[in-house]
Amino acid sequence: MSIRDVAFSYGKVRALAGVTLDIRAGEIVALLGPNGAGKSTLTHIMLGLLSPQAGRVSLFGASPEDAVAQGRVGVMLQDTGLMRYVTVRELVGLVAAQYGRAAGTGDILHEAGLTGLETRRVSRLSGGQRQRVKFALAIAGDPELLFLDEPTAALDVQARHAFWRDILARAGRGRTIVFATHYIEEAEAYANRIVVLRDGKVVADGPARQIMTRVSDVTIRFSTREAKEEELAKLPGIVRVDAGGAAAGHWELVTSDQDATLDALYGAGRSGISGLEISRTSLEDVLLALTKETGQ
Ligand SMILES: Nc1ncnc2c1ncn2[C@@H]1O[C@H](COP(=O)(O)OP(=O)(O)OP(=O)(O)O)[C@@H](O)[C@H]1O
Repeated sequence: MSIRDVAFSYGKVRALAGVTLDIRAGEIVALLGPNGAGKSTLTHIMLGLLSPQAGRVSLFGASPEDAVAQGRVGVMLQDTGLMRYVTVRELVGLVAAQYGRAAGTGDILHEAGLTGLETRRVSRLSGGQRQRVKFALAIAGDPELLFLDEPTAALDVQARHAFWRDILARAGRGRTIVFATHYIEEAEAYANRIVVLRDGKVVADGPARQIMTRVSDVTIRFSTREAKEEELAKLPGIVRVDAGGAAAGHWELVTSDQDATLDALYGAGRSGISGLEISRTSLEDVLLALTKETGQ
């Protein structure tokens, strides 16, 4: 899949401001970004539901509309409704039949974690069970490219694990998966590539490890009754002082220069520092840093 310089505005609201991405077969790509960053707009463009106002998109060398019409693309969007008065098996079987896979309906139901719910009417399903039906419909044609918007929202822990097992197996068969999510830990654990959008632009693109090395900040936690916030804020390398637990003498410092900060912290002759903990910045912190420099 290739996306070149794609731009899109809703009237005066610029949702995408020149996005370029190449996604290869077998990749699991997580689209991350704050609310309004442009993830849904980009997904809609990749599916041919919106046309880019500038730039080009091609899936399997064709337009998104053609690739979708050829049954090569599966999709699970947040706001799609489902037929309510049919059973789970009838609905999934109907869609599987359109792809010539009616005989595989049982397997599809199994893969989507719907075994035991086959004869239940869709209107009687719980939120998480409906989500699994949407997934079943998305995979009914065993698509080469699968788009998932917040796929695990509403799924319980067990269903999440089963879902990701299925996704990893699919990618292992050369299927491509693109998913938008706000669950950073899922992106980190299962995507082999993370694309971060901010204000309609790609601000990071690569494996989680690579994105994390862009920020070398470290968090230092300790307890002391002798420190003052103004003093700590002046230590070398300090990015942020969190005085959240200061009443109890707990401090959290984020520094870009761990050695200099620790030298100064201890070198000032300060005693009574206890419970020192140093941790690498999490992917969540990195994403916050990457996406915070806007007013949105
Ligand atoms: N139909 C619309 N009309 C006008 N503006 C829109 C429309 N849809 C989206 N926008 C605006 O376009 C921008 C990008 O929205 P988009 O839905 O693509 O973001 P997102 O990253 O998917 O957000 P979220 O995480 O909240 O789902 C936002 O500023 C949004 O308000």
